[in-house]
Amino acid sequence: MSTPAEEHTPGPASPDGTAARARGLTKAYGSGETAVIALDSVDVDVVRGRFTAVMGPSGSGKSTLMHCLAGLDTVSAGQVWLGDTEITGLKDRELTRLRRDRVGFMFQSFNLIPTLNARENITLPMDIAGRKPDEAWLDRVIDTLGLRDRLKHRPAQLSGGQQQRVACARALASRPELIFADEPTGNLDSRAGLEVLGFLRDAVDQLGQTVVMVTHDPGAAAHSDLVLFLADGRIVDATHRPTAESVLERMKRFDVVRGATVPDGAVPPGAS
Ligand SMILES: Nc1ncnc2c1ncn2[C@@H]1O[C@H](COP(=O)(O)OP(=O)(O)OP(=O)(O)O)[C@@H](O)[C@H]1O
Repeated sequence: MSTPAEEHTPGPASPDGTAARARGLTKAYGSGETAVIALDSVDVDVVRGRFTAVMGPSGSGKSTLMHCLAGLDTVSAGQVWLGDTEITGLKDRELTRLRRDRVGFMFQSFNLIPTLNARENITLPMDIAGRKPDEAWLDRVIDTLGLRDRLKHRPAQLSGGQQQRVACARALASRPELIFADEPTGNLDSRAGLEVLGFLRDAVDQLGQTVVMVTHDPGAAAHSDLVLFLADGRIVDATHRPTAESVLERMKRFDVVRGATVPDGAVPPGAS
């Protein structure tokens, strides 16, 4: 399971099975009196082959954490590794190549190209990189996602859920070490959302992928193996094998902790 790191242990090597890790990850926007500390010395391990959800109130730093772990944003302090590669300090070109080769992304807006059909959209990142898809892997992804009979369709000829499945297949196509999904069900009705969550789950269980998903939805988080809770730029708690009820319960307790009145004993275990 992925867990918030037990203690701050700066240093290079990532332990086996860690798809991404951060130590002392700090991100500040702006400077001086107007500075916003979006991430405040976060330690986190994302273990391979697991589905991790990141939750927390609006502005708690979820997207910033994802962007910093994915090398989409620079950090103010601390270190981030993707696998064994420390990405903090990499030059832009190296970072772009590493992202392209080792990370898959799914966003709320599917970002599909309207003039390309489903298959062309799925292989586009590899086409741009001049890489040939592994056809056996691609077949597995397409079948797992149930897209076989939709490959010739353009995005406008697909439902929202099908479009998100194409976006999911695109993220999986190059067999990345890590997939980041930012509110992947945000624009979908509940049935299509459930479908996409099921496919992300299958990607982990059947294809051995690693997924990190940012979500506001306890029902979506319940599909993960582990939920990390962020508040004010810190990881304040984690729930293993979550259910929608346990996540909701945990969120309510944060509201108590964040509110002015904190009853004795109400601080969640592990919260700092
Ligand atoms: N480019 C930016 N410039 C200045 N402040 C920023 C920038 N991006 C994010 N922030 C601030 O950093 C903090 C964390 O933002 P972030 O988007 O990571 O939160 P979030 O938990 O993903 O929020 P939401 O759930 O609303 O998407 C917020 O206070 C936000 O206002």
